Amino acid sequence: MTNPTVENLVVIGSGPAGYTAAIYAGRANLKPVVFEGYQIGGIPGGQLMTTTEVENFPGFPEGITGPELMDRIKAQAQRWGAELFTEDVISVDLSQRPFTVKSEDREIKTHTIVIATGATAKRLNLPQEETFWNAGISACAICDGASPIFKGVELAVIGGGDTAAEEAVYLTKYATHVHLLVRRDELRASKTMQQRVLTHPKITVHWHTQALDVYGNGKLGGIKIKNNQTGEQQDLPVQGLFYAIGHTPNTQIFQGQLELDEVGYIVTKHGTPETSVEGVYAVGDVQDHEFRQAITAAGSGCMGAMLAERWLSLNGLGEEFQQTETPEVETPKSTPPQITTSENFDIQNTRHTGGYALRKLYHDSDRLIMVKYSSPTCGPCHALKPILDKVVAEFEGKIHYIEIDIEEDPEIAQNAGVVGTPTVQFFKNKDLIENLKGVKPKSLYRELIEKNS
Ligand SMILES: Cc1cc2nc3c(=O)[nH]c(=O)nc-3n(C[C@H](O)[C@H](O)[C@H](O)COP(=O)(O)OP(=O)(O)OC[C@H]3O[C@@H](n4cnc5c(N)ncnc54)[C@H](O)[C@@H]3O)c2cc1C
Repeated sequence: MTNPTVENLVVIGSGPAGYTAAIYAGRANLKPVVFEGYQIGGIPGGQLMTTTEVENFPGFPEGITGPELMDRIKAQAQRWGAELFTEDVISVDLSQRPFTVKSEDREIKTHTIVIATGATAKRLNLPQEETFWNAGISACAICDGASPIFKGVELAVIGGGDTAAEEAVYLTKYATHVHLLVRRDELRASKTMQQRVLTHPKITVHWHTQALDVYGNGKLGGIKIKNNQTGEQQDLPVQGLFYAIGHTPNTQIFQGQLELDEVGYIVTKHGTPETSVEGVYAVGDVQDHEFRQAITAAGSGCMGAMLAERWLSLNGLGEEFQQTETPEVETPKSTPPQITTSENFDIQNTRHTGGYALRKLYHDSDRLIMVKYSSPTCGPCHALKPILDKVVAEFEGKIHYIEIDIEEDPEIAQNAGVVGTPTVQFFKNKDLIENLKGVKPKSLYRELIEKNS
């Protein structure tokens, strides 16, 4: 689809930086278009969707969960008229004005761009890593830690920074013991986090240690580790491994178009979000390898939007959109869904919640059954929910859709072989026909339903 009009501002990314840029541009009547991202550079809402408590974002003295904070910032951007597309940008052309921004579904011309594509968790690429990826190895303890396969067993975390320390402590809720593998002889985590790790009775820190490979038979059985100083190698038997080894900036689509540093971060003029191309601003973690915080990302998002507004005005290009009324926004809800029981079960309903419905429908349904397994602290599950809600609405009365909280129904998750959240399974006539781990493109869920219902 090609839109012939030229937008004032396109924001790429929906972490604290992107949504804040959208709030400021919206309040300046610029009606920004936001590509929230979907999969290639992280999920809508960004990195904070993979954490539990955020305790240092100003304005929340009791703390707030990452997903709830992002819901609120997003709602504020929508309130000021930002137009959101839950799509990945697949290419940009910054060589000609107006600039071109493309996703799989649309192509947009724009006078200015704020890039807020953040950063993605790194992987080690161990020889057997792919075999156990999402089946014993994960890059997000907060998302997957509650899965049955990680409960009551020994786990390992690799990394030495705040994320590694936070994840190691978090996993002690589920594991019998957590091993933290650190390459050096010190942690880079904050002093408070170091203290919590080093004094925790359920955490052992292995200094000077690196992973060589993973092994197992069907499921993860352990890690081959090596002491960097002595060269000694040994097997560390663990049933789960979590990577917390840093991030790579999401700048692949800007290569050759903007100045990047040797690691791939966008180079900005000192103290400002200005990039090597006038009218293009980089904000948040995509240009910041030093502070990398939600508040600094939000702060630079604000700067990016203000500079874009100034540039439009200096060049006589900005078109103002007066907002006549405040649009309706989805206010963040935290009410738990109603569990389907024998009293309220109705086979005609499309949507159901909990193990009772799954057992019943598995035997009695003649429709395609779609089951979403999630856990309360899993940000990607939170990001997937509105997307699946929309898809399910398109097939009302044609499928059965069941939401399972794996903390509420651990047995169901275990029997279904769920090893991480979110997982979406499709059943037809009691046969499992598809098992999708993580957040997939909307079109894939649609196609699977159309093909099988
Ligand atoms: C586990 C964890 C815990 C943390 N806890 C805290 C904390 O307590 N306090 C704190 O201040 N900070 C915390 N941080 C750091 C904080 O999350 C980041 O600094 C912040 O999210 C950076 O925001 P951002 O907007 O720059 O990018 P991100 O949050 O990384 O968001 C990037 C966005 O860009 C989108 N995107 C990427 N590529 C594309 C594309 N091609 N097209 C469209 N969209 C794209 C992604 O989908 C995503 O929405 C934590 C980070 C982690 C990983």
